[in-house]
Amino acid sequence: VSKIFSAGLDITEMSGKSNEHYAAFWRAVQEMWLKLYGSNMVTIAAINGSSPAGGCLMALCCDYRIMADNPKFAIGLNETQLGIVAPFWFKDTMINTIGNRATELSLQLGQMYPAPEALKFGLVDKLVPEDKVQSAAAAAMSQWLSVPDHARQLTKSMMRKPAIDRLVKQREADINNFVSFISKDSIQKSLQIYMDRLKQKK
Ligand SMILES: CCCCCCC/C=C/C(=O)SCCNC(=O)CCNC(=O)[C@H](O)C(C)(C)COP(=O)(O)OP(=O)(O)OC[C@H]1O[C@@H](n2cnc3c(N)ncnc32)[C@H](O)[C@@H]1OP(=O)(O)O
Repeated sequence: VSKIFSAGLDITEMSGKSNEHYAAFWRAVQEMWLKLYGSNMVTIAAINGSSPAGGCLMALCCDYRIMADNPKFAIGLNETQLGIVAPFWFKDTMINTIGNRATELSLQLGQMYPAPEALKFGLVDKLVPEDKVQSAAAAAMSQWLSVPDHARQLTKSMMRKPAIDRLVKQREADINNFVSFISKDSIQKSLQIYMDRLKQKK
């Protein structure tokens, strides 16, 4: 039985809908990223299964990532495999975690990394046995919370603010870009083929 941390964005929200729907959907995705990546709280991802695309993004928004040590679980920004393109703020989040070259490889190929490889790439910070993910996350949380809060928060903001400001400045343009991209017939076709393939795998 496969285990999933997050299956990413709901593909059905990006297929066969109106442009108004796509715009509202994308605004909500932006909002999620702005809140999570910009949070001044300590955030630890306890990754207990696979985590493609939007799921990987959520994990990358956290301060620290602990993943179950199971090579069947994979994580990555696999958008190109769906025929879609990770937007610049997905890319920035990944660059801030694993660097430019690893991000370029990862994004162009739409790579999903099995847990041991994800650790090697720095996409996750630690692997632990499956039944220890929650307790390891709680231990990491205690360590992070032991740092004086104001100093940790200012440091976090210093590291992340440029990426956040970039999206804030271009929010409407990013929504328009998403709507015009996702509503193209060719992109709708790619998503449909991907969903059909998922169903055939059963
Ligand atoms: C400028 C343009 C910018 C565009 C940017 C867009 C950014 C997009 C980000 C995303 O997150 S796209 C979504 C990426 N997600 C995936 O690729 C995951 C696809 N799913 C899988 O690989 C597998 O389903 C799974 C998550 C590993 C689970 O596998 P399992 O074998 O346990 O279950 P399945 O039988 O495959 O799935 C059950 C059921 O769920 C449906 N489903 C799975 N994932 C999604 C999804 N992301 N959205 C909607 N529906 C999904 C799947 O089709 C099955 O449906 P039914 O057949 O039961 O109806």
